[in-house]
Amino acid sequence: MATEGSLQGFESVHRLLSETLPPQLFQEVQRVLLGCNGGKPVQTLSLPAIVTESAQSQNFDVLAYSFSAAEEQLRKPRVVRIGLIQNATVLPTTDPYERQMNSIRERLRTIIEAAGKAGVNVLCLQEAWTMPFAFCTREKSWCEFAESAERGKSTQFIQELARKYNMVIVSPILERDEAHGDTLWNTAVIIGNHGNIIGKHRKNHIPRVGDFNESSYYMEGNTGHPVFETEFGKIAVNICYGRHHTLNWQAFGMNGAEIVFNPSATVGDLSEPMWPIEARNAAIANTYFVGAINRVGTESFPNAFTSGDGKPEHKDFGHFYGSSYVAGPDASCTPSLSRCRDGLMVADCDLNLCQQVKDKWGFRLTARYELYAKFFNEYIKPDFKPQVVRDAFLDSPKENGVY
Ligand SMILES: NC(=O)NCCC(=O)O
Repeated sequence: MATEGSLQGFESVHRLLSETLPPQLFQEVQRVLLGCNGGKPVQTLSLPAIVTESAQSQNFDVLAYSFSAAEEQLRKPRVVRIGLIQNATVLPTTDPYERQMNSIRERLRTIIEAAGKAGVNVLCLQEAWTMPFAFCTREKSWCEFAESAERGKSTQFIQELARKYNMVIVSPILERDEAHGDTLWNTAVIIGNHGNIIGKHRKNHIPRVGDFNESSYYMEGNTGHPVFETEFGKIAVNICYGRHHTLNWQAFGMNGAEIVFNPSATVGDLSEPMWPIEARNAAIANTYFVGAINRVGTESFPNAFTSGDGKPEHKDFGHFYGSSYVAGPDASCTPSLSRCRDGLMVADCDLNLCQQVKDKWGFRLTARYELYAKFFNEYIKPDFKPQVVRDAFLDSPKENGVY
């Protein structure tokens, strides 16, 4: 029997292939699909039994991998253990809001505790983890889920766990900005490993596609492309739809990010073919690690809605397909978490790999920033003319000797 969101009973494409292909063929397919790190597939990592037992008894998927780098003479390895959590909401969207929020927090406590026990140094949760992704509805009652980034209950909850496990935690929430007239933002709060707030980043690109009616709630962020320097490395957050914008990824890299998280909420019909490519390509193009996280499950809302696309009214977005993964700067990649269950991905990333790949491929060296700076400067002018060289044959084929 297929569980909702599974591929006829398989939790991911990788698991489908590994369980159905002959082992040797699977090795070849894996090499082509997921690349190599130091000449081998990204290696699996063993986790303490307490973590795997918790995953089993609490029904969440857990995967763990290790990205290595070549040994260097002048620098020690700089291994950071990162974690990604994907999860479904717990209660129906018709339940009282406080109960919904508390139930999500309690579910997250279990998985965050597992990440802590797995020794994760930097953990990222999914986009708007505190609530159902109600932005399809355009109804304003869901704004009640918004909280202060600095003082909200969700921030306090995460601060306690960050302190307990000496873990930096990226907490993406719906923010209510009390200092600016109670406006809303889609914000990632960066909680330091001492429970302190290091800073926050607001989503730069807001979707206006399909049922993603988020622009009814908040506007494009005003925090630029901050990189947060933590005890465990320089991290940044590219929130969901920002992953379609290559310059957004690039700016985080130019500010020095070594790991960029991409907390997301996206559905199969819309984006699944893009999912395994975009974050992975960003890791390659910008020579950093990327952790891509997507929520799981189908969330149904009390009132039907439409999105001006001619589709009949409906009550849900469709299936959020999970499939969170980590991609390395050397084009290697982990298999993804389940399409249908909550999950924790753990990955050891030797940050020395970033500089090694920069030295090898020279993407920064060859980037020609001045060429593009000039081009963009022209492009934004109202009288910009696209640089198109038209084949003269198209206008006067006879004159040019062709009939
Ligand atoms: N949350 C969000 O920005 N989703 C947009 C859909 C997508 O980018 O796949």
